[in-house]
Amino acid sequence: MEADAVDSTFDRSQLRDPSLLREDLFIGGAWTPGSAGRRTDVVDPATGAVIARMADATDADVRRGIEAAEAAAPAWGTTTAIERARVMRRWYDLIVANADDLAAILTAEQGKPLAEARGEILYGAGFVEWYAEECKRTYGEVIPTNVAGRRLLTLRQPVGVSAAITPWNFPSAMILRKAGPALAAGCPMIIKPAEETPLSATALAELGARAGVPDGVLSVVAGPPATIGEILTSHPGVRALSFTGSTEVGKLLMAQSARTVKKVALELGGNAPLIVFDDADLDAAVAGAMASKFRNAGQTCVCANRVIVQSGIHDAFVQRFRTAIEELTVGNGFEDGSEQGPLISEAAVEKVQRHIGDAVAGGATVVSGGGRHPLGRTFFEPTLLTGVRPGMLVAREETFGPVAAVIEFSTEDEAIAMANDTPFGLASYFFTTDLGRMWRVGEALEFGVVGVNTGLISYEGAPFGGMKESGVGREGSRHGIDEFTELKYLCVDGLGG
Ligand SMILES: NC(=O)C1=CN([C@@H]2O[C@H](COP(=O)(O)OP(=O)(O)OC[C@H]3O[C@@H](n4cnc5c(N)ncnc54)[C@H](OP(=O)(O)O)[C@@H]3O)[C@@H](O)[C@H]2O)C=CC1
Ligand SMILES: O=C(O)CCCC(=O)O
Repeated sequence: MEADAVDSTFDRSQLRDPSLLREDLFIGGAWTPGSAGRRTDVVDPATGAVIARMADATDADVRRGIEAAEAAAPAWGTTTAIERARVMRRWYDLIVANADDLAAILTAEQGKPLAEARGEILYGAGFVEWYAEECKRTYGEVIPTNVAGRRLLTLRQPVGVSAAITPWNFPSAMILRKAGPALAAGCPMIIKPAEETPLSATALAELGARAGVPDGVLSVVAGPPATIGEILTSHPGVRALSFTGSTEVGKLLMAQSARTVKKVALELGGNAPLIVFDDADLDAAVAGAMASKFRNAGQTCVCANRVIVQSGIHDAFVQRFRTAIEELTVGNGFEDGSEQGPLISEAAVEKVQRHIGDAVAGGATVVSGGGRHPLGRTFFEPTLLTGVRPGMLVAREETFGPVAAVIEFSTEDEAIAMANDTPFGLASYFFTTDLGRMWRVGEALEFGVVGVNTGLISYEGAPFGGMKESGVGREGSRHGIDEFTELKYLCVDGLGG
């Protein structure tokens, strides 16, 4: 099905508060065009229209951001948790109050349907709310002593200045998932958003300032990624780096951060298996596969990349999955009823085409879709492939697009081996109604996140992160704040007794 048109353009005057759309850098609490005056176009991927011209940071601008953060760190790190929680709560309230505008900005620069964008805003805001509460609970401990007259204590203190480098696929939530725990822990943060989607970042910074986040505690520097990454990773004043993006860039940043031994948290690529066993509830399996695979047009690191289906249920599952896929409405994210927007770029479309081409050359069948959508540009048809085999590109690499690749299997052991046969280990899913199988498979999967009978696993109160080459560290939950705290041991002697 098709939504009406691709030409419904974004117009900033439609925003209830147009002053949320900021095209400058935010450094040390001030908006600045950047010291070289250079700008990069921000383009609506649905129409190709230039919606803003974002300032580019120079080396000097990035260094100023770090210096402002260093200056702000002592005061922010020693405010009481209650004071930080109040500021964060105000930020959360402002994000929620402005959710419609933030969603419109997000759809304009990223393409996802407006309802999905609004969902992302609220999901991201959840991290701010959750960590506003959690900062009151960053407890230390008293350890039973080993020596009379000595007491052993631990404190959890802010790690210091932190940096975030974030991707275009969740331009708002990936920032808030990092800034929430960082600010809660007492750490200033310098954010480098993706080139395609800087406007969500600056809108959030504007709301942070209105909420009373002190100058220098939250800065946004957009611009040349390698240069900014090099400064953020080499500067000794930056003590923690949190990155979400490709495994390739994550490895580079990890190596660069080794020079100053920073704390690093990396959320990298995935190659999620979604296993449907013969005993699965078919409705739940199809709904879960749809939700996991086609969220954000397949452009998430937790999207099912391999749909691994047992022989006994294979044909029934494929038939129902196909029907659901063919009912998806592709269209401009601003059109009512649009369920799948454009892909982020021409390069993304080419990668999807390469994966489909390789699968078909190897014997896979295109059951549905398979090509560019009649809407043109970077719109792509929701696609279903069957007869996929594990060696094919579509099963080995993250496709990051709306392509469901179905692989058939026979036994539970075979499914587990197939699922784990990847250097990645972020999200995985399986569908079964057998309780014993739920435990066996849940424990055997080498993935940081396992969804059982569901395709949607994200929640700010749960730990999100990967094993193997999918990353290090966890975001969300009480564990997420550990990436921004140091555990200090105090050994106090001479107490007598
Ligand atoms: N885990 C996840 O959520 C994501 C995974 N991916 C995977 O990665 C593939 C490529 O996507 P892509 O957007 O290119 O991902 P990247 O890893 O290139 O981009 C993520 C972020 O890293 C920045 N970056 C790029 N190069 C450097 C560098 N040398 N030093 C510091 N920062 C850098 C980008 O900046 P800039 O935008 O300015 O280039 C962006 O802010 C996707 O197809 C997908 O498979 C992509 C996005 C998210
Ligand atoms: O693709 C990502 O990196 C983020 C996944 C979104 C989520 O948190 O569910």
